[in-house]
Amino acid sequence: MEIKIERVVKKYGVMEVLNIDQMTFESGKAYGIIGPNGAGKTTLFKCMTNIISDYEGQITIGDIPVTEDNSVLSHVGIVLDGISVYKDRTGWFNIEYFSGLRGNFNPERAEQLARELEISEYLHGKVQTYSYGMVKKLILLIALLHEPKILILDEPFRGLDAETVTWFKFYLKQMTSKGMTLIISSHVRNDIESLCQEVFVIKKGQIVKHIDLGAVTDKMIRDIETTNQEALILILEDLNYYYQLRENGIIRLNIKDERWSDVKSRLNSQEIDITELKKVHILDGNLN
Ligand SMILES: Nc1ncnc2c1ncn2[C@@H]1O[C@H](COP(=O)(O)OP(=O)(O)OP(=O)(O)O)[C@@H](O)[C@H]1O
Repeated sequence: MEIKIERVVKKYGVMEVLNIDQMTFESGKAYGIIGPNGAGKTTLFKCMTNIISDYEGQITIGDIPVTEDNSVLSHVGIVLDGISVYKDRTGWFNIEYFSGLRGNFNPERAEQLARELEISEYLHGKVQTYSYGMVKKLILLIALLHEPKILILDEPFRGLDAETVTWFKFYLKQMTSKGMTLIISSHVRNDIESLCQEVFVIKKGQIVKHIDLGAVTDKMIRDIETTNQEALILILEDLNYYYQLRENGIIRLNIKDERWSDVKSRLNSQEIDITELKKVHILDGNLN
């Protein structure tokens, strides 16, 4: 299912916190939303799910404007930090209550997810006795229960233990391969790189960059300074490696560790000195 955002502007009083001209999220793809604190990521997610509806412009899910017919939201799962559950009730109460609101409670699937998330034994206890991670797992379970066609996750891995993160990433990859649309925000670049094909960078409520990670094969970028730039370029062209000439004679390379060793040994044999100034993840490299 596709989500489209068109000329959406959200203000708090006179302060404009979101101004997005155009954004499309297609079925079966995973999208990362990154940006500094206060950039507008959570506000965007709240607009997409009608938690916020007083904005200009239009957001459609499967061609239906969410503000006009919010029944389309039955296809959407969302995990937001601020989303609350009933803390003086049990985990099971919350699962039954929230899935009852959607009218499709499947107890077998709830039990299976609880086992996978390793929270089965806690679900009969009141939520107020849960740790932060356990509450997060409960919210996740509720979001995943109805097998949403679109899943929106705001910082989903924060507070989860390493095993749950591994299980969850595997689960998300499986679901997107079956056609689910995934939209995820995270301050951990590696999480975004390992899951998403496309990334939107948001600053002060606006998209400042749209990166197609699928178009990039290697995950690391290196900035290199050399005593003999001409010779290095000849080697890179000979080996067919993509490079960029940056300011001050720096060469930016997009190359895997093992290939980089090949290049270095050729440089050594020609007695060309190089200094590796910076080695960064693709996303960091693209944000400069
Ligand atoms: N209820 C509100 N009233 C007034 N301003 C708000 C409200 N909620 C959010 N804002 C403002 O909107 C802007 C965007 O906030 P938002 O929570 O969407 O950012 P974010 O990108 O999710 O940040 P973070 O990475 O810290 O979670 C911020 O300037 C914030 O102060």
